[in-house]
This record gives sequence, structure tokens and C-alpha cells, in this order.
Amino acid sequence: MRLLDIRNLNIELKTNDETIKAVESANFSMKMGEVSGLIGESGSGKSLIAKALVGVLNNRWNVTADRLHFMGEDLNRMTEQKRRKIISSNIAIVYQEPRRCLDPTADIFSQMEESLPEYEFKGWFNANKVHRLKRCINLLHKVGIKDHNAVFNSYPHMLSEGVCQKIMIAMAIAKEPKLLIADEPTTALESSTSLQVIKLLKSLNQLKDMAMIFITHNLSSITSWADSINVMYCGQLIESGPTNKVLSSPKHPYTKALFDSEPDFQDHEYNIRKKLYTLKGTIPTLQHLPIGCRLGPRCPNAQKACVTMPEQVKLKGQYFRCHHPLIGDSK
Ligand SMILES: Nc1ncnc2c1ncn2[C@@H]1O[C@H](COP(=O)(O)OP(=O)(O)OP(=O)(O)O)[C@@H](O)[C@H]1O
Repeated sequence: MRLLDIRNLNIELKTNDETIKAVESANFSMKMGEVSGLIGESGSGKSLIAKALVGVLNNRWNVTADRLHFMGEDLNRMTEQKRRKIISSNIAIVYQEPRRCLDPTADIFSQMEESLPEYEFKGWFNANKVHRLKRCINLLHKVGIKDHNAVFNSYPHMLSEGVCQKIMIAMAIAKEPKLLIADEPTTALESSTSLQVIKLLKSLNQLKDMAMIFITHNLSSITSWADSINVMYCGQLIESGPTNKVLSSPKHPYTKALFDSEPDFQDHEYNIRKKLYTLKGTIPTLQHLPIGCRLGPRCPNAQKACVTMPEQVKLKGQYFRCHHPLIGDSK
């Protein structure tokens, strides 16, 4: 059974004058326990997909999909209440600015206690208090925070971003979700702390078999440990597949450009003075989206046909949307 199976997901923003397709016809699926990287430039729609999945977009947004299956259940065909119940007990999300996500007026213990599953609060008022304290201590230890007392009594502004992010992860895993969405969890952190957070997420995936969608625009932070990667450009999910295949033989010109724009420090003969590859032009704004394939105006392979949206093609386990793919090319 697939953990997640999304077909033809469209996310539209309703403005006074028009409706803008911020995410267009995205297909996304993953298996139980899989780590899936969602990569793309800033503004490409990665966070919107995550937010649409957990249902936190407000009513200015219109979310539609032909299929929205989670653990075999069709989220499109159930009551809002049931959908919320399934999502809140099985999917957790960690955002990029941890300190802003925590309540500045409450101490860490009360915020962590609130994140525990409902059954921990059943019984007489204080019946489970000791148990809940133990659970919170255990969660902090799991994310590598040893001095639990100091942290419990602190308020978010008294802690570093790194510690706040670990607390957010501890709260996210309190309900032992089947899927953790990490939305650029290391962006606000310095490099040594971000390595710790990535190590922690890797171990949670291996020990708890917790599937993960890791959203990032930093390729190197994900390619070494993701089972699959999905590349987004300007609201279109243009290529996805097993990491090694996509890395060694990207099919979409944008995916190749993305890889070519990363310095290859593994290569001992790498010339640090060499210019990094870039595509001409810039990512268009939502108000000025090109028709068809949105990479069109910047694409080195663009031709007439690119003014229509390409169908998704499957080739040896890789999925891509391109009229002129790099078949046979390899990096
Ligand atoms: N609340 C909002 N109101 C208007 N436009 C929005 C809103 N949220 C997102 N957008 C627009 O939707 C597009 C996709 O945004 P999204 O946050 O999903 O991008 P992203 O790929 O996650 O980028 P980043 O890496 O910077 O977080 C962007 O053009 C963004 O400006």
C-alpha cells in the first residue's frame, strides 16, 4: 500500500481580478517509510504542496485533486472532521523558522505537553501528570537535548534557533506520525546545528520507519539520503524518481541545470575558479506565468510544442514532463 498518492493536484489563489494556478497538475506519491526530497527554487510551490496536504491553507486558496489518497484512504471522499483526525494523528510538519512557530508566552514544557496525543490526558486531573512529564523528558532526550529541566522552564526567546528546531521536531514526533514533513528545517540554522538536525531526522526515519518529505532548495542536504527526489519549477512538478536515477540521468532540462549549478566538491580536480552553470532569465512571478511548460522562456531546448503543458511520461522508473527530454544524456 502507498503511503501517499496524489494525482493532478492544483492549488489556485483567488484574487479580486483573477485566479492564479500557483501549483499546476502535480502528481506525487511515496511508499511507507520512504524519504522523499522536494526540491526547487524559492517560490516554486514546495511549501504550498505541504500546506495543502495538511489542510492549513485559508479560503483564498482553492485546492483540487483527482486523487488524494493517504494510507489507502481517499481524503477527498470523507467528512472534514474525519480528514482532520486522520491528518492530525498521522502527519506532522516542521517549519523553517522554529522560534516563530513556538508560542512566545508559554514555557516549553506546557507547549510540549500540549503536543502529546489525546489519550495521555484521559483520567483524573493529575492521574497522568507524572507520565506526561516522563514522556516529554523522553522526547527531548530523543532529539539530543539532555538538560531537560533548563529547557522545560525556558521561553522560546531564551533558546537558540537550533534548540527550538529540536523542540519542534520533538513535538512533531510526539504522536509518532507515519509522515513527517520537514519544510526547510535547517534554513535558519548555522551549519553545525543543521548537520545535527539532518542526522536526527535520518535516525528517526531509520529507527521509527517514519516516512519523510524533506523540502529544500539545497540539493546537497538531501541527495545523499533521500530515496526519491521530486523537482519543482514555478508550480509545476517537472521530474521525480529514485534519487540515483534522477542524479545520474536527469531527463528535464531544468533538473540538469539545477544539478549543474551545484559545485562538485567530490571531484578532486574541481576548479574552484570555474563558473557555475546558470539558466538565463529569472523565475517568473505568479502574475506573469508563461503558458504551457513554465520553463519555456528560459529553456535551452524550448520549441513550439512547449506552449502546451507536457503530459507526464514514465521512463525506467523516472517521471517527467517535457516535450524535449534529455533522453540518453547522462551527467
Ligand atoms: N499567502 C500567500 N499569498 C500570496 N501568495 C503566496 C502566499 N503564499 C505563497 N504564495 C506564493 O505562492 C508561490 C509558492 O510559494 P511557496 O511558499 O510554496 O514557495 P516555496 O517553493 O516553498 O519557496 P520557499 O523556498 O521560499 O519557501 C510563491 O510565488 C509565493 O509568492
